[in-house]
Amino acid sequence: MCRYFNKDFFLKTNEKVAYCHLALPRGDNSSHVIGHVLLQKKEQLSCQQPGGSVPAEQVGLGLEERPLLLGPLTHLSVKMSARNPGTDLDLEWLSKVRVNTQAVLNRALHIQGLKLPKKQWQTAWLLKAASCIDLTTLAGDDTPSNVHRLCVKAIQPIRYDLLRRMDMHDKGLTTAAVCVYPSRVADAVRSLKASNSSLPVASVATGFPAGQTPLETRLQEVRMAVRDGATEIDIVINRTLALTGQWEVMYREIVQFREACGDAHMKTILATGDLGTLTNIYKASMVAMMAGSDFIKTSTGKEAVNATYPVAIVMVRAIRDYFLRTGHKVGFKPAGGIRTAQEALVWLTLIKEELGNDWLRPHLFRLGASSLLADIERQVYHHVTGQYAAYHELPMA
Ligand SMILES: O=C[C@H](O)COP(=O)(O)O
Repeated sequence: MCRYFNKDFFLKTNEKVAYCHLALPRGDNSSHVIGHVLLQKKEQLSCQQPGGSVPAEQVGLGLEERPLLLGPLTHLSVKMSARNPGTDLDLEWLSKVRVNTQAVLNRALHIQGLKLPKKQWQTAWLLKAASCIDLTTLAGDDTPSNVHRLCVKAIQPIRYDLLRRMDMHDKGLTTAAVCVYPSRVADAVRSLKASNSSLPVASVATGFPAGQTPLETRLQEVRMAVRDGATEIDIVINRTLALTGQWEVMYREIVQFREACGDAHMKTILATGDLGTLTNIYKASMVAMMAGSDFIKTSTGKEAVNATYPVAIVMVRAIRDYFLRTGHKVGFKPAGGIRTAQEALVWLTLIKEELGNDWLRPHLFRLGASSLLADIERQVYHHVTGQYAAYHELPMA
């Protein structure tokens, strides 16, 4: 019957119930919802399906007091959504864009003020956040050995014994990808292969972080990263073009990057901290999607201002508008300066509120972060043991 149990613990938060989907996988990475399970207490487990009820055990749901921590978190984690084919550049659409700054700021404040899940519900959300992380190292002193350490951590993001105490040890929890500089792609691919892991390797490219190298050099960088085994490419836009309103040139560059990516998925970094206005951010988001980006990403982590909630509101509204107009779902990746578990919860809330549960999957949502996982693991440790971990108790990436 059910090939897997696709648990959705986002539908009801802060309530002592969890509402889950029973889903059958389709060939194209999506799933077909065939019924729902409402989890309350173990005595009250019930399952409604079109055509009748079945005992919860038959759908692989154990009678377990911690229902929120059940279910594979990562069946989708190493898959990407269908590619965004892009569209022609619609300059008329761009010319009409006006962003109401005050409304965006109000919305961002509202989202930040929403109640966040507590206790085991919070832990479930944090495991979800971990499964959406592009675990990143982008430092001048990166070496094969620290990239190897990053890969090991990405494969086992939370200590095994902690997962075991939540019955999550056999659910295949990993981060969504590792993210490195182009020169380190081969190291990451080698490390993951040695561990028999199919975790994707993402590479930044196109003159990261400034994007100020000649176009041919930037294209060559993409091709080399793909050749070395990167299956996701995080390109940076040429901010000069955005700041001077050269949207057509920017569109053409991104189209070329997309071609150079081949089968690799392309995430486009807007470096929003450099773009000056929210209107520019909306326009750059739209041009990037029209040019065929599979994700749009806020920042490189190297700008003075990186991922912020108001910027995210503008970008996810552009994603929503693009989806309504074209039917293509583009992913969103906030990145840069995201360090705490609390922030991760706010990011998940923002996505849930603005784009809905469909986007709360690694194939449409990533958190680009180098140190966030450490805090998430620390909070999980606290949930499981009641104590805070000393530094040496949690292996770092
Ligand atoms: O793409 C990811 C970012 O560069 C990571 O930034 P971070 O080191 O501030 O977490």
